[in-house]
Amino acid sequence: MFRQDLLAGKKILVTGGGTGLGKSIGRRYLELGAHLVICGRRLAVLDATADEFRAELPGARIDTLTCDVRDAEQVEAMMERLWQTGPLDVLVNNAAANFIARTEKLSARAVDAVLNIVLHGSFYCAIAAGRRWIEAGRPGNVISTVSAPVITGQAFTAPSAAAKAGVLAMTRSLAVEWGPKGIRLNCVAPGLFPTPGAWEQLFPPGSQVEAQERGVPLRRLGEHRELCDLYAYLAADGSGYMTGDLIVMDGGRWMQGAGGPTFRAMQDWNDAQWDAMRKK
Ligand SMILES: CCCCCCCCC/C=C/C(=O)SCCNC(=O)CCNC(=O)[C@H](O)C(C)(C)COP(=O)(O)OP(=O)(O)OC[C@H]1O[C@@H](n2cnc3c(N)ncnc32)[C@H](O)[C@@H]1OP(=O)(O)O
Ligand SMILES: NC(=O)C1=CN([C@@H]2O[C@H](COP(=O)(O)OP(=O)(O)OC[C@H]3O[C@@H](n4cnc5c(N)ncnc54)[C@H](OP(=O)(O)O)[C@@H]3O)[C@@H](O)[C@H]2O)C=CC1
Repeated sequence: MFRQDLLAGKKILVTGGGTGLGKSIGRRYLELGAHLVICGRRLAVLDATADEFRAELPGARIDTLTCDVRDAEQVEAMMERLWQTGPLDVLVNNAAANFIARTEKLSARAVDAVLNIVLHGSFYCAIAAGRRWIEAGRPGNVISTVSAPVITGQAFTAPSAAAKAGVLAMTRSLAVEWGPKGIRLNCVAPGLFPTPGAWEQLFPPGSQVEAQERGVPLRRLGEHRELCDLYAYLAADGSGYMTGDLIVMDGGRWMQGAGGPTFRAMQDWNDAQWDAMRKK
């Protein structure tokens, strides 16, 4: 889909890049020639991912840094170390946490666990990178992973929905504030892209009323490579006029509720059912 050197010369940090979608995105960035930096709380996970990438892609340039994004001092220290080997070009705010629970049962610590990682962590990373870009007079690019509940809200995952909505508001605020300085920011809302992390946290046995594909108008789950190419486009200079946007890639899932259950059943009607309806 892209030239093999699309991201050559770009240094890109993917937070939470040791697992799941962050890992897939990082691999795509390496394939396209980027210098990749991944961070997370578990060094062993990061190093195992880096070793896997080096074996798959000889010559790949990848660094690992431990950082708990909830801690602004750790974020500062990470950015300082990262900048020592050259400035960052793209920040991907991908690290997140989520679990399903009845909201009235949540403790304050449970609310904070999600808000601190998703909202505060994304803020700390954006500010630490943005300040350095502004001081150096360099352009910058922030891509933040949110989710469709930023539009709709989502029952039983209220802290995640609220935190991601906050990340979208941060993105749009800073797109205006930092636009004149050449810094752009966008959000991506993926739909159902299976990862062990998300599926363990969100879809325990017995939680689904139907096959997950049936809730998606395109009738299938997303493939990581489809999402990764969107992140490649957003990281590339060719998307340089895009800022403050929210791009949903979910096979139409978030709009499924429109029209309610009646219209939803009609998606699977055959000709005979449509004909019978006209004859009534
Ligand atoms: C797919 C897309 C479709 C599309 C639409 C769906 C959109 C989904 C979008 C988002 C998807 C994702 O983010 S998927 C990413 C999933 N990956 C992750 O979550 C990985 C990171 N997660 C974690 O590290 C942990 O799960 C998490 C608990 C959040 C943080 O760990 P910590 O060690 O910091 O915290 P702990 O000390 O264990 O717990 C902190 C408090 O939270 C409480 N707590 C922990 N789990 C709890 C639970 N299940 N129910 C209630 N409360 C809970 C504890 O009891 C503590 O409160 P006290 O008892 O009071 O002390
Ligand atoms: N999979 C899907 O279908 C969807 C995913 N998303 C979003 O995609 C992103 C990736 O999710 P996914 O890959 O599925 O799940 P994962 O659980 O695999 O990814 C979460 C990553 O975040 C890291 N992380 C968590 N807390 C912290 C922290 N405090 N500091 C630094 N890193 C942290 C984890 O590493 P470690 O534990 O080592 O710190 C892990 O690598 C998230 O933003 C999620 O909300 C959105 C919609 C759908």
